[in-house]
Parts: sequence; C-alpha cells; structure tokens
Amino acid sequence: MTDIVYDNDADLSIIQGKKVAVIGYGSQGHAHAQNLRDSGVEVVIGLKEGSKSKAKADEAGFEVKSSAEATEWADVIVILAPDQAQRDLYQHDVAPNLGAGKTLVFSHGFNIRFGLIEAPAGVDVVLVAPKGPGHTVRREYEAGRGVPVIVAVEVDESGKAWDLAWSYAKAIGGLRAGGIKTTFTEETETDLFGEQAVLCGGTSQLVQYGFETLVEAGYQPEIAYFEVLHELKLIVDLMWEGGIAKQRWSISDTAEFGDYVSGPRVIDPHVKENMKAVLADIQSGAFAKRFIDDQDAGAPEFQELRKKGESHPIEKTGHELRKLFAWSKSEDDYTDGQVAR
Ligand SMILES: NC(=O)C1=CN([C@@H]2O[C@H](COP(=O)(O)OP(=O)(O)OC[C@H]3O[C@@H](n4cnc5c(N)ncnc54)[C@H](OP(=O)(O)O)[C@@H]3O)[C@@H](O)[C@H]2O)C=CC1
Ligand SMILES: CC[C@](O)(C(C)=O)C(=O)O
Ligand SMILES: [Mg+2]
Ligand SMILES: [Mg+2]
Repeated sequence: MTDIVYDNDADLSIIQGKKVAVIGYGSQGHAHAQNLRDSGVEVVIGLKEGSKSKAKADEAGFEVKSSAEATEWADVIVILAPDQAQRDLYQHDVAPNLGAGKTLVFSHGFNIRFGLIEAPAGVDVVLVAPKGPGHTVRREYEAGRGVPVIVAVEVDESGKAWDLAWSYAKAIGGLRAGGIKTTFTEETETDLFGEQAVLCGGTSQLVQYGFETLVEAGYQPEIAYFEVLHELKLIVDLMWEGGIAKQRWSISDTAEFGDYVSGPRVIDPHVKENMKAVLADIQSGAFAKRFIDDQDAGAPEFQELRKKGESHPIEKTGHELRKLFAWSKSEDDYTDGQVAR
C-alpha cells in the first residue's frame, strides 16, 4: 500500500514562516489563498492589469499586487492562472522577479511536463495538486475536512522542497484527507487522462447520448434529464462512499442485473482501445500541442466546441428544471450570470 501522508506528518510552521503570492484568483486560486490565510499564512494575490478577479480578491480582504510585484515580494509563488496563460505569465512577470531561494508551486504539472516553463537555477519547483475542483477545496476546508492531494518535487535546490510542499499541502487542508507522493509526469498524464476519458469528457458524452436516446425515442426531456443526469450524482455519491460495490448493494436487483448485462454492451472493449489512444496522445504531447496551438491562435477550436456543448438541449432542460428544486440557489452564483457557464 502506498504511503499516505496526513496532518501529523507535516510541519505547518514552515509555510507559516513564508510570504506566499497566489497568482490567479479563480477556482483553485481563491481556495488556496483563503485556506492558506485561515491556516495562518501571509498571502497576497497577484493579478494582471485590469483583472476581472480583482474585485473578488478585494472583497475577500486580500492585498492585490501585479503578478510581477507579488513575485518579487514573495518567498513562495503559486501559479494558479489557467494552464494556457502560464507560459506568458511566467516569462513576462514571474521569471524576471525570481531570485534564488524562492519556490514555485503548481497545482497541475502541465507547463513543466510539456516544457513550456523552465525554472532557473536556485529555485525549487513543487506540485501540490488537489484531486478535486477548487470550489470544493474551499468548501471542504471550511467544513473541517479536505480534498486529497498529490505532491511532487521537480527541483530541490534547497534540500527543503519536500518539507515545504507537505507544509503547503497541510495548510490548504489536503492532508486532512491524505496526500500521496507523485511526479510531475505522473500527475500531468493521469490528471489529463482522468478528466478527458472518464470524469469530464467520458461522462459528459455518456450523459448526452443517454439523453438523446430517450428523447429521440419520444420520452419527455425532463424525465430523460432526471434519469441520466440528476440521478447520476446520487449513484456516484454511493460509489464515492463505498465503491461500485456499495452502489450495486443499494440499487434494486433488477438494476444490478441490468448493470452487468448492459454496461459492457454500451461501454464495450472498443472504449478501452479508445481510452488507450487518448492516453497515447497525452503521453506524446499531441494533446498539449493541439490545446496550446489553438490557444495561441485565439482559441477558435475551443470556442466552437464550447458553443456546441452549451447549445445541447439537455442544458436548457436542466436549467429550467433546477430552478424548480426547493433548495435551488441562483445559477448566477456560480456561472457569472451566464447560462450553463
Ligand atoms: N479548476 C480546478 O479545480 C483545478 C485546477 N487545477 C490547476 O490549477 C491551475 C489553475 O486553474 P483554475 O483554477 O481552473 O484556473 P481559473 O481559470 O479558474 O483561473 C482564473 C484566474 O487566473 C487569472 N489569470 C488569468 N490569466 C492571468 C495572468 N496572465 N496573470 C495572472 N492571473 C491570470 C484570472 O484573472 P481574470 O479574472 O482577470 O481573468 C483568474 O483570477 C491550473 O494549473 C489547473 O490545471 C488543478 C486542479 C483542479
Ligand atoms: C477533473 C478536472 C480537473 O482535473 C480537476 C477539477 O481536478 C481540472 O483540471 O479542473
Ligand atoms: Mg485537470
Ligand atoms: Mg484534476
């Protein structure tokens, strides 16, 4: 069994003794910044000129500097801008202000693994990657729990990079759930695979096909939505609590038998071959190149795919239905006022 690191194995005072700049105040950025601060760490936020996020960081009571000033001020610089923005941000604002003895922290290894960022000599480079969305990282911390983290050290010039990384992981709440050692390569490739093949890409496509199949057969879209999307969370919650076995224990025997006979008809062995092809594109760098080249060109492919996803009929059905839930809060709270985003 892999060693799992918990709160008692890490020294919080290490990160409490550092000045930390969190660059980016989005999903991960706001969560790391607020959890660090609640753990007694001195934090400033680094943002670009005219940033839309500045108001939120101000409202939360943080000092906001330019990314360059924040990097110059800090001992520990946490790069939590979007992956596609990190290369330019690093070149223009971070690198010129990175003195020896500082530490760079990432939450995803993309830019290091694919050679888009190369830290200078004298700088430690570490990864503390929560295995969950940033808003959950904050929510769990506030609830006295945490989201598991995986932790890596790419460069350990100081000889103290691991101690600092575990201390940081503890401060954001990750070691309440547990931390596992990894490498930048393992984190990057498994994270990209998980989100593309199963968690985001695979699941979204499965749900859309399920919805389309029922609606095209003449069933009501609202009932199709409940069946393939709403209830998915309730089923996955059981898997999360006790594995696939607990989910199968809770459902009816009819559902369990259908699971065994029809699951492999839908997700047949070709799907595993497709997954292997997706993994190969991640490992070779083909996916990273496609993503970054598109971003460099103004993201035409990304924008077109996003628009197509947003206009799928399941989004309209879901938007209307969720408004009717008694516990529903405005979707504007987490979509910046836009439907489905
Ligand atoms: N989202 C998640 O839950 C997870 C993300 N990660 C990793 O965490 C990192 C951050 O991702 P995520 O939180 O999704 O990012 P977001 O897209 O939520 O980050 C947006 C933030 O970055 C700011 N930003 C954008 N460009 C720059 C720039 N050039 N300089 C400074 N700030 C900038 C934005 O400012 P503005 O408002 O002005 O645009 C905003 O504050 C990535 O490496 C990602 O892979 C890892 C695990 C999970
Ligand atoms: C599953 C998507 C993710 O990898 C995450 C929330 O962990 C991401 O990049 O946002
Ligand atoms: Mg990811
Ligand atoms: Mg992830």
